[in-house]
This record gives sequence, structure tokens and C-alpha cells, in this order.
Amino acid sequence: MSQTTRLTDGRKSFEVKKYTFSTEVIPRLSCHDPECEERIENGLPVVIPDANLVASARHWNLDYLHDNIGDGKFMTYFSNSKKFKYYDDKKCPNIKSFKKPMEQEELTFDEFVKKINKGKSKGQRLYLQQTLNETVGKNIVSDFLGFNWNWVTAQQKKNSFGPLTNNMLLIGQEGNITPVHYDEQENFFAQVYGYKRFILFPPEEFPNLYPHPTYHPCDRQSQVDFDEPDFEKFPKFRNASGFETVVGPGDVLYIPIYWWHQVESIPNEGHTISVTFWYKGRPTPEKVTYPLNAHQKVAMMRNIEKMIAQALNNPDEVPEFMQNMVLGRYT
Ligand SMILES: O=C(O)CCC(=O)C(=O)O
Ligand SMILES: [Fe+2]
Repeated sequence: MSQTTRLTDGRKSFEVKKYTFSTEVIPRLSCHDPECEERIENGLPVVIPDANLVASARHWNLDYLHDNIGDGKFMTYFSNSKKFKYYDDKKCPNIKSFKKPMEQEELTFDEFVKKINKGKSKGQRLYLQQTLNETVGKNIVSDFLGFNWNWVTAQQKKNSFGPLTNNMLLIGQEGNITPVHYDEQENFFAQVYGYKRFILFPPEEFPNLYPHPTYHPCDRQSQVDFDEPDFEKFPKFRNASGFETVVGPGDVLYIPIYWWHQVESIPNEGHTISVTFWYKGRPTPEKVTYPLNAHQKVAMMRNIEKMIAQALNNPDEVPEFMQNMVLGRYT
């Protein structure tokens, strides 16, 4: 029997699966609370219930989007399990034995809605993940313009984030899971419809989470499966300890750059709808201070790994090269 635990978003409470690691709750703070500002400034996650970032989209649901989103194409992922583990198509040739963990196809919104129902009979799940673009209909444009750009742009300026790179629309079936990974951008994650469980780990947890090599299609994703952790292969995963929360309609979660996150659409209203606000990170400071922080060290490791892979010009040679460099010398 798998154990469960209860999590709340402050309004509703949910029974969720209990994993092997311990977690603390991510603080939920008003956008007017100085502590909320402090956390964002210090690169710490916080749930903000009253930023009204996507209040203009509070009426969004599948029917409304179906009628208003237009005839554009939406990248949709198909998985035969609950998990949607991201992979980079361009890196697939680097690993000959790599089996794609999911399929992807660009669909119109109408096709997406129809395929959700077809998928159900085949035990196949869908997850739409598409950057909002100019193909959307006029009502969606108007909702988009009504986002609280004042608040989010003020945050960007105050915290010296780089430019906004995109707003990704995510529509997932309940039960869908985005396995644990980190992104190289700052993210104000806005929940529109339904509830999502977020499990976060700070960049310091890099050694406990065993990310795939940078040249692997699943770069930035952990190799550890939370449902069946292989402690022999990944012994330090026993030391992992994280943070978690549930976000519901109207909530914003600040996910700091390089913070690990697993995201689970909680079974409740059939599906979930979210919009991301991704920003480039802060510029590297002119005067570096020491010791470097964990996120700077992760960025450095990535650069060194990429340099080695590029210099060898053959991904197959990287593991032995890395081992020769480290094993028995630094271990
Ligand atoms: O909501 C999800 O399923 C994934 C979201 C995510 O990974 C992100 O916003 O960076
Ligand atoms: Fe992410």
C-alpha cells in the first residue's frame, strides 16, 4: 500500500502520495507582505495568492478556450503513463539506445479536445504545452492584455531579471505528472484552473537528484523516479529533502531559476490550466563574490560538461573521459 499525506492550498485540502523524502511547506504570502518581496529577491520560492496575475483569465476552461483560442497549432504530448518526461529531440541522436518517453504532435485545439476523449479509452494521456502566440482569438488577446503586467514587470525590474521569454499555456489531464527537473529561467507560474502539487528542491540538491548528462535528451531532468527510487544506483537520493505546496486558481508560485520541481495535476476537476511567465536570469554580477552559490556552481558544471562533450566531438567518449578525470583521483 502506498502511503498518502494531506496538503492544502489554504482553501481545499487534498490527499496526495507520500514519497520517500521529507518536505517542508512553501510559505504562502500576500504580495503586499515584505517577506514575500524578500523571498523573491533572495531567490526563494513563495506562493502568492493575491497577485491577480491571471485574474482576467479566471473564466478559462476547456469549453471557453475551445470557442475562443483560434485555429492555431498546439504542441501536445502523449504518454502511456502518468509521467511526461521532457526530452530534447535534437539530443536524441546522442544516445543510441534512447527510447522516447512520450510522443509529441501539433494539434488544433479542437483536435486536442477530441483526442483527450479518444486517449481515455486507450489508457493514453495528453498534455498540451504551447507558447501563447499571435494566432489566438480576440477574446484571448483581451484576457492576455488584462494580465497583471504591472505587478509582474515590477517584479522583473526590482529583481533585475532579464527579458520575458514566453508565456506557456499548459493544459493537462488530472493525474498528469511532470517529473522532477530544473529550468534555466526564472518563473512566475500562474495557476488558472484546477490544482497542482509542486515539489521543489533547491539547487544545492544537485548531487542528490542525479541529473542526466547535459548531452542526454533528458538534460536537466533527474534520473530518479520518485515512485520507485533506485537507491543502489542513486544512494544520495536518501539525503534529498524538499519543499512542497498546492496551487489553485489565482495562485502564483515563484520558481527560482535552477530550482528543481516536480508538478502533479491533482485529480479534482478533470484537467488543469496554467500559464508560465518565464524570464531570463539576472546578468552575472560584475564583481563575483565567493564562495559561489549552488546555482552558480550548477551553471559552471553545465558549461564544463558541455565544453568536454564538444571537444571530444563524440558523446560515447564522455563517460570514460569524465571517470578518468575524477574516479580514484577526487574520490
Ligand atoms: O506544470 C507542469 O506540469 C510543468 C511546469 C514546469 O515545469 C514549469 O513551469 O517550469
Ligand atoms: Fe519546469
